[in-house]
Amino acid sequence: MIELKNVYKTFTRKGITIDALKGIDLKVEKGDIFGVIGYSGAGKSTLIRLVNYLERPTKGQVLVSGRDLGTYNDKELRAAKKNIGMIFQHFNLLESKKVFDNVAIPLVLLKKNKNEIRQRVLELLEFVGLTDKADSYPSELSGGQKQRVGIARALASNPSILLCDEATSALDPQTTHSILQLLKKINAEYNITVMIITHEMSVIQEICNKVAVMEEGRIIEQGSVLDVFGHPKHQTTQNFVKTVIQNSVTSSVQKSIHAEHGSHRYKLSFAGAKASEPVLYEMIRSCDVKVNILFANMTEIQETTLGTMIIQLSGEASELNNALSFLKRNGVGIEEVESDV
Ligand SMILES: Nc1ncnc2c1ncn2[C@@H]1O[C@H](COP(=O)(O)OP(=O)(O)OP(=O)(O)O)[C@@H](O)[C@H]1O
Repeated sequence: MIELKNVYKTFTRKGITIDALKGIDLKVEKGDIFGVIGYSGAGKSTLIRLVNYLERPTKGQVLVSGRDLGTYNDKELRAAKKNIGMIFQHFNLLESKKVFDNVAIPLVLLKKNKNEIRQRVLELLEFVGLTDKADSYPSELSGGQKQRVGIARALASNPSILLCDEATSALDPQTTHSILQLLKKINAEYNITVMIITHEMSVIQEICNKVAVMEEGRIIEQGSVLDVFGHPKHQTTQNFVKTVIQNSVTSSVQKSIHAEHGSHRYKLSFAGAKASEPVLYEMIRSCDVKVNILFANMTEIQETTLGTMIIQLSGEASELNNALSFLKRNGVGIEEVESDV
């Protein structure tokens, strides 16, 4: 649906060159809710603006529905843009126009007749839950309501892709939740592919099925949300995951537990059904090892339970090996960790 192939974007301002994107490869499949996360300056906005044809790559290809945007003429580009809606952090509504007229803008530009416009706008306002606000001005709305207007406007031309540029960053947690649920509904009911850029891992956790992590113009890690949350490899990804999943031993536990001679600490991860099976109990029954659970946590991601546990194991080397083999055979992810985690 959306594919970036070895994409570079360089800006030159006052003789200074900024390499905003440095060789991006990314594939968003139809029906995905694809999240791109990164700290400020990582290149997220530049990336999403390439998909919307607001920027052109310096090198590489951006393909939407199998076609390289670089090959479009002006007329084709206008048609292609109609297929891509976008919402923004600060909503970008016209303050002097009523809610109805804000939502109608894309339809007016497409030269639809008045009846068609009226019908479609009312349908969209109902979908986003703002039927009673049609005659209000943006200044009379809350942030969440403004974003709903932005969403209705983005959907007006029946796009198959919706791009969300930090769409919930200006909203409180409760309103963020309701907007994310609305995006989920849009994805499910209208089969619209959604691409979200954010610096909040909680947004990715709540609605995305895939995620790419960006740093300094590169994608450092990408995959299914379950995989990336379950086994974050890069330090930056681990830092993002830590913001939503507590997966380290608290300092009070740390102080009270002393590493016994010959003991090792492991981070175990269980996904799906494994999270509810008594794997640890079975391991203790079949191997002569002493187990001390230092930390345990369960999180729900993509309707799958992800369990994390940090244990201290002690015993003879051969028994430790047996215990680890047993866990691996039972589908448990194992990573040895330092004693001071
Ligand atoms: N039009 C531009 N001209 C010059 N430099 C730019 C332009 N747009 C972006 N940049 C630079 O490209 C780099 C990436 O910026 P970008 O806005 O894509 O990052 P970001 O991850 O979206 O950050 P933020 O979350 O702060 O918006 C930054 O160093 C930025 O200063």
